[in-house]
Amino acid sequence: MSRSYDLIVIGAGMAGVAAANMCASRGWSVGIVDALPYGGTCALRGCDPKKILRRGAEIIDSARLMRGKGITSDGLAISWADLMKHKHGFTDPVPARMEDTLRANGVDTLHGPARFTGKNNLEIEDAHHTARHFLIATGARPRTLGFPGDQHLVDSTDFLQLPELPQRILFVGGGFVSFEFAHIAARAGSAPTIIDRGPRPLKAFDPDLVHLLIARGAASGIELLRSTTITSIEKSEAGYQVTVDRSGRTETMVFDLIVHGAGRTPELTSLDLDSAGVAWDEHGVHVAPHLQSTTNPAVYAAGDSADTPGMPLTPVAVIEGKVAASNMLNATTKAPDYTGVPTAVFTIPELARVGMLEQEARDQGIDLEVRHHDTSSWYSNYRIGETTAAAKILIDRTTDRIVGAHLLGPDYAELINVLGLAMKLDLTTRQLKSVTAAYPTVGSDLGSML
Ligand SMILES: Cc1cc2nc3c(=O)[nH]c(=O)nc-3n(C[C@H](O)[C@H](O)[C@H](O)COP(=O)(O)OP(=O)(O)OC[C@H]3O[C@@H](n4cnc5c(N)ncnc54)[C@H](O)[C@@H]3O)c2cc1C
Ligand SMILES: NC(=O)c1ccc[n+]([C@@H]2O[C@H](COP(=O)([O-])OP(=O)(O)OC[C@H]3O[C@@H](n4cnc5c(N)ncnc54)[C@H](O)[C@@H]3O)[C@@H](O)[C@H]2O)c1
Repeated sequence: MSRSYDLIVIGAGMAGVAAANMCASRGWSVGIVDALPYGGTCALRGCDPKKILRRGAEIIDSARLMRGKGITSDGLAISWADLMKHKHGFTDPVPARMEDTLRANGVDTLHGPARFTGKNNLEIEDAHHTARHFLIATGARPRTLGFPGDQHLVDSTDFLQLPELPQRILFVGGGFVSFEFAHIAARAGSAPTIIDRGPRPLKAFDPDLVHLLIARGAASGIELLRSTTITSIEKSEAGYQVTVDRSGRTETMVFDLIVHGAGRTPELTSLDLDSAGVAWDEHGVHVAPHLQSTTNPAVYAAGDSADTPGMPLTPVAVIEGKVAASNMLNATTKAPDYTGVPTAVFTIPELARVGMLEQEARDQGIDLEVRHHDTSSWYSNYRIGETTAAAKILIDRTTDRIVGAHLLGPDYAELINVLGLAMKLDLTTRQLKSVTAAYPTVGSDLGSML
């Protein structure tokens, strides 16, 4: 059946669903389509299932930290199959629940791969729809690495579905995916290795804190090889034989599983964007700051598939989905405000950031005061036996405002939200320090960090 809509959203992930619900609530006729079950990457193949698996790893690690301090952790282990069942208990109901909510809000839920056939025309399987507006919210996929044997790589989606965890695991790429998964795998009894092509992994994070995290990971059994690029994989009797270029030398190693953690690229190739006159490249759909296509005014883009200053993260996808919807509804040109959007790598302990890196702040000529503390001996960390924790808060001396904050420690991904809030509301550090936290909580460490 073919229909004419005010808006068709392509992609039922965080960005798409936020926009579809908002436009339907204002009386627009809205269709949303996905080629996969509804929910997108975050709920089904990313943030949420990943952090459920991490819970098992947290418990193992917490018990180990308390060895000799009243806890006997011998024999404590993760049952991977049971942990997976726990994960499915959350992920399995998501698609039906999400579709039910959309339909209850008046949104038509469509299925199948979507493809443009004109500036206002979209084909979904055999149905041809037209719309006044489109939102491209198709997310991202692992980028093609293109070396001999790359078909043997599994991606993050495969990893989160593994029926069992093998012993020798190689993670290709020293970014979010590899670090988070390696920290889970190490506590589940595997021996993970991460390779990164550059000298510095986790480049989006504070180098001093990354250095501490790498040492903590090494103590938990995670090997990191820097300046190492994978060049081929061959299947052999002993496992997958991996050849790497390590600072100019060729080396081979054998693994049971090789996981792609070497970056993601917008999912746009199957959309036939040229038929709609939509400009795009490997960074995403080309959009103006208010998220409208630079070449087809009927089209907007949001989330991982849009080329915007926002990082490819869930909160950014939600902000952009809502801003795109608001601009379509009201014919406005408001740009998203990314101020104070934090990010965290859910390693153990977790590494978090909001605002600028120290080097970025120095490059901008900000009169910077760096409040840098080793917090490993502070009460909150002593209590749980954590040995690695630090905070680095960057303050503009002339305004007393936080321009960046970097934290490594247990529960610090919660604490970074408070620093993000302070940045968003333009609070001075003096105002932030005037807030009283319940004691003893991790939040009550914030005053001393400042
Ligand atoms: C392993 C992993 C862990 C992550 N963890 C975190 C985290 O802890 N915190 C965080 O903030 N971010 C995390 N992210 C990033 C986060 O998941 C993404 O930034 C976010 O989900 C992007 O949302 P989106 O709406 O732009 O796209 P998506 O959620 O990816 O949704 C896009 C949808 O479009 C559909 N689609 C694509 N092409 C078509 C087509 N042609 N026709 C129809 N449908 C189509 C897809 O099937 C998909 O459902 C993680 C990512 C991964 C991979
Ligand atoms: N906690 C979170 O918020 C979270 C978790 C997972 C993923 N994500 C999102 O997903 C995106 C993709 O994550 P990712 O970890 O795949 O990518 P990433 O961009 O975080 O890291 C990729 C790393 O791989 C390295 N690399 C690239 N090609 C390589 C090669 N051939 N050999 C060796 N190293 C190579 C890069 O130098 C880089 O350090 C992230 O940018 C992030 O936005 C977020």
